[in-house]
Amino acid sequence: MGAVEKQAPPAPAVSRTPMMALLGNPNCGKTALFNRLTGARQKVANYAGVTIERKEGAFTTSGGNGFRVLDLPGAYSLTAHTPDEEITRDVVAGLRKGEPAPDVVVCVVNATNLRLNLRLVLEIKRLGLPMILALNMVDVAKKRGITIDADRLSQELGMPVVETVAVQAGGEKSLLRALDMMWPLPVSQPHALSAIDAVGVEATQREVRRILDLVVSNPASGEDRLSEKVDDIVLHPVLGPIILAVLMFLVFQAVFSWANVPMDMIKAGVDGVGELIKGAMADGILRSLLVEGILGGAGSVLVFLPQILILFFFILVLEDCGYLPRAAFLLDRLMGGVGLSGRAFIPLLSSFACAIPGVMAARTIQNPRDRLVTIMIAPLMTCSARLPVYALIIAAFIPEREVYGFLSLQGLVLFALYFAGIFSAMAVAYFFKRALGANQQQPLMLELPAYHWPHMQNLALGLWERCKIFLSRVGTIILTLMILLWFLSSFPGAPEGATHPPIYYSLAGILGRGLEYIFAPIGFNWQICIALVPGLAAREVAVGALGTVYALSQSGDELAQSLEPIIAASWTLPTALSLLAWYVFAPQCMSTLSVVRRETGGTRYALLMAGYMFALAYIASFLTYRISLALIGG
Ligand SMILES: Nc1nc2c(ncn2[C@@H]2O[C@H](COP(=O)(O)OP(=O)(O)OP(=O)(O)O)[C@@H](O)[C@H]2O)c(=O)[nH]1
Ligand SMILES: [Mg+2]
Repeated sequence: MGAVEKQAPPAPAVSRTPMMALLGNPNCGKTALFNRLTGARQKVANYAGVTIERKEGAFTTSGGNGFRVLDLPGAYSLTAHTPDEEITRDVVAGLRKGEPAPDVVVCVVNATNLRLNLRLVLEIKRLGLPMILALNMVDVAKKRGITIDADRLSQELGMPVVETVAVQAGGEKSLLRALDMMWPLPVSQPHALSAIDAVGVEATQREVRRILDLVVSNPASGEDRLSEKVDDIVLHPVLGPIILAVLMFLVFQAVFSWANVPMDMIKAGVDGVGELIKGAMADGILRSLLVEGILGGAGSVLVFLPQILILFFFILVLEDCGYLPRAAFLLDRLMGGVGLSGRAFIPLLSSFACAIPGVMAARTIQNPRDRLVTIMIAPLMTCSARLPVYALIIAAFIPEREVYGFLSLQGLVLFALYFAGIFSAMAVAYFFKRALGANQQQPLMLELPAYHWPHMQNLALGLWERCKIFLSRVGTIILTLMILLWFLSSFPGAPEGATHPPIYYSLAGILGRGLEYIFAPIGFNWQICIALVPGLAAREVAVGALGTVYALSQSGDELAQSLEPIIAASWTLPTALSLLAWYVFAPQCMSTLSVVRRETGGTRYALLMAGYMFALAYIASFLTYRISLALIGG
């Protein structure tokens, strides 16, 4: 036969750019490390379950070796319980179609809580992939006097162990060096997942304890003492809810009282540009497009940037310091009462920014029914796109008065609107749980992270992100729709001997007057009806649309006025209240509905959502309009 004996060649090295996966328990700093390595700006926050999808980036080590890197959702174990944990498990085990397993796994652990974190490390190790342990948050550990013998840990685990501080410049250096030492990475395949289950939980725990005894020395019970002291007050059954309520109050007060100066500046800027254009151009179509269409539309939305930033400043501070999971803890009773799991808190909280990340964050919920109900009510949480609508109407109709000498009435009304959203979400959840059949309430298994001071850099980046999102909406979708609306509102022109402003006879005017038949019973005039239609694409577009519609309805000198005094003069209070009620409930956002469709795997629930929200909106507006009409007159 002449078979030739060949020597086994050395394990071949990975030839393409190797993939490194960041893995670890929730809230241990994977995303912070990912951002530090790649310069990306993924969302980082001090609670578990922030990352819900895989995110890819790339970086080069100091030794010049290129890596691709994956940020993954946090997991407590590789036996996945929730859709986001499944993503993590499938990625590391190489079970995702078209995606090979990572070439190296960096397991990130919270150095102040090795006891909880090591179990996952041991599980991942059984996959047999090249692995590095990143002891993250060593800065906090050192402050608390916890010492970890990294060399010994490395010996015990049989893998390189590096210390990292993901929130400090240079805090990733040791990891980069360790990656260079591993170069070139050998080609490797993960063992089957069954290798993990083969070892019992008991045995793993015993191993964790053994290693901990060898490498960690804790100061005598000094663990988390400050956090515990703060929690004694913040989680106190009586004081806790009071503190939460006071905090929320202050936030909404600030949204109105701090924003005046910057809002006036933006308003003055927009008006100034308008005057400039009017001075420089003769009256005509182009001037109308620029002044009434673009400035009147997009400019009237831009004014609300300061209020959005103030709101997010508070949310980001509370998020980064670790207060938010405490709020979840305090609200758990309330949520449990309507049959929601405590896990629903974070998706619902995200929905205050925008329902889309909220709906996606529902992936962290284990029970499919709970998840569905959480998705269904997420859009009832007041998203930031509603803020311009609320703020406009409040500023126009609610007097700038103090209640009890220190609370602004406008802030109180805004608080009430947010509360109305939360309250109705709870009511709808209760209803859905009944309809779907109740299941056992699951206790809230929420890890309370240690408090820390907000990182200024995190805060600044977070605000910058919000600013960019808002400005790009104004510059893209809002601007486009405003131009389109201006066309529809300007053509065809007014007929001979017209008694109304030309917009009344335009295409948009005809549409608005048609819709008025449906909306007159809830107090909307045809101008509002016009604004509702483009407002379906994104809520704050309605404000811009009102800006354009009213700019085109005015004549001569009135044109220079901003939207707020115009609507104050032309709407009745019942109409204003009715529109506020409409915006609490109406599903005025196509993108949310399409994400719901994607996340629930079909149009059914998206349609159900649109249906129930429109119905609620109409009923709420009808009642608001009729009752306030009866009480205060038109
Ligand atoms: N002091 C300190 N804080 C850190 C460090 N790494 C992360 N943090 C903070 O820890 C919190 C959690 O960080 P993330 O990066 O969001 O954690 P994650 O592991 O991605 O969390 P999930 O996506 O929820 O699984 C944030 O508030 C970070 O600012 C560190 O090394 N030192
Ligand atoms: Mg993350």
